[in-house]
Amino acid sequence: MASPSNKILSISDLEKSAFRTLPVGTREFYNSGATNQVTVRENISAFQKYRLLPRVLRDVSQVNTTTRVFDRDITFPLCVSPAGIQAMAHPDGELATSKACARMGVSMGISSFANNSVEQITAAGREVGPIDHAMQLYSMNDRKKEARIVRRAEAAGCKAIFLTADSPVLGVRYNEWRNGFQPSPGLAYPMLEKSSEDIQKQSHDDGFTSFNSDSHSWEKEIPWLRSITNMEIWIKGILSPEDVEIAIRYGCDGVLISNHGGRQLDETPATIDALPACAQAARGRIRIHVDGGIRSGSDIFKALALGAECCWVGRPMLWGLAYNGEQGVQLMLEIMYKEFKRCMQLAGCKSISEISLASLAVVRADGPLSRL
Ligand SMILES: Cc1cc2nc3c(=O)[nH]c(=O)nc-3n(C[C@H](O)[C@H](O)[C@H](O)COP(=O)(O)O)c2cc1C
Ligand SMILES: O=C(O)C(=O)c1ccccc1
Repeated sequence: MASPSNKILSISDLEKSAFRTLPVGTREFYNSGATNQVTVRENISAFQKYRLLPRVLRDVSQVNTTTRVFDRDITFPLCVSPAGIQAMAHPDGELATSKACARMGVSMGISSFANNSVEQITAAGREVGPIDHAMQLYSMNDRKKEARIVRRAEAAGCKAIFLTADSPVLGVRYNEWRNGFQPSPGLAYPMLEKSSEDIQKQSHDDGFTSFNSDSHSWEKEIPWLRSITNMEIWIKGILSPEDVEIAIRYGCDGVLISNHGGRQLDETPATIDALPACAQAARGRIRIHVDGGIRSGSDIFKALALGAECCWVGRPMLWGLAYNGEQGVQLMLEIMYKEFKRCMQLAGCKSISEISLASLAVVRADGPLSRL
């Protein structure tokens, strides 16, 4: 039985619990990032530059936290990012994540490195309730295999392709290399058509080489994708307003402002810092979502105030899975939902559309509060 001291109340409690239970190699694969971990840390710390400026005496007895993603109202503006190898956190892996997302009424991204197939993952979620999925994709040397992933995702009812644009090669992963990280024996990557034997035969790093393809470019990838699918096309891993412009020019439906949780190029800006210029460049012409370092309801609130329509989380889902499978991911989403709703109420916002730059301020080193 949980005693008050080990009760899970916050995302940090979940993180600590996962830290205690996961073997070191898995834990470092999940938690760490590239090179010197500068961006991993800054994705979190950058949120503290912003302060909440509440408006008071507004009737917040009824707040509406819902927002629209992929033509569906989701419970609140938080979805679960595509993260690979979830079966190392819990044997149910992505099936548990899909069910928890469906129960909580939010969308889920499915990694190409999922240990379950898109057909199994979407079906598991729909057993519980209505849910939308996005299929994460890399540009691959093997175009036929890439097309098979896209077709399977579309047939399974996925609403969008998330083309991961920040990963032509794997980042510099000292921790993974030091630990000789390998997925557990027995785990497969069904979407990449890799059996557990295939995976154990090569290093984790080598498993990535097929993505450094000559099709990794706007002009070769996007028109081709558009020609083979009717799903929405989103670019995952954009940090610059120039790339937002290009995504608009290529007719993409959305961008996920992301630095891959600090796991690819280290010393990129925190996503919350890259977001405002990207949102301004978009001027409503393309959807702008963000992930990286979102750990509380006030983090979601700040990201919305700075121009995102919706946030996504990676590691908190893995910590939830490690804590208690489907119920652990549900607990993670419940914590975030309750914190976000209460943040809206305390800040005086009745609906998502009332969250704006006016809700934030920054405290400058020399004193006065600056409005954004
Ligand atoms: C263990 C792990 C595996 C990941 N695998 C993928 C992946 O297969 N494809 C992808 O596009 N992003 C992947 N990501 C990045 C996430 O989609 C997301 O961008 C990132 O986790 C967000 O940051 P956060 O963990 O701070 O919330 C992975 C992240 C983690 C932590
Ligand atoms: O670790 C990652 O960030 C990632 O994208 C990945 C790479 C290989 C296998 C699984 C996930």
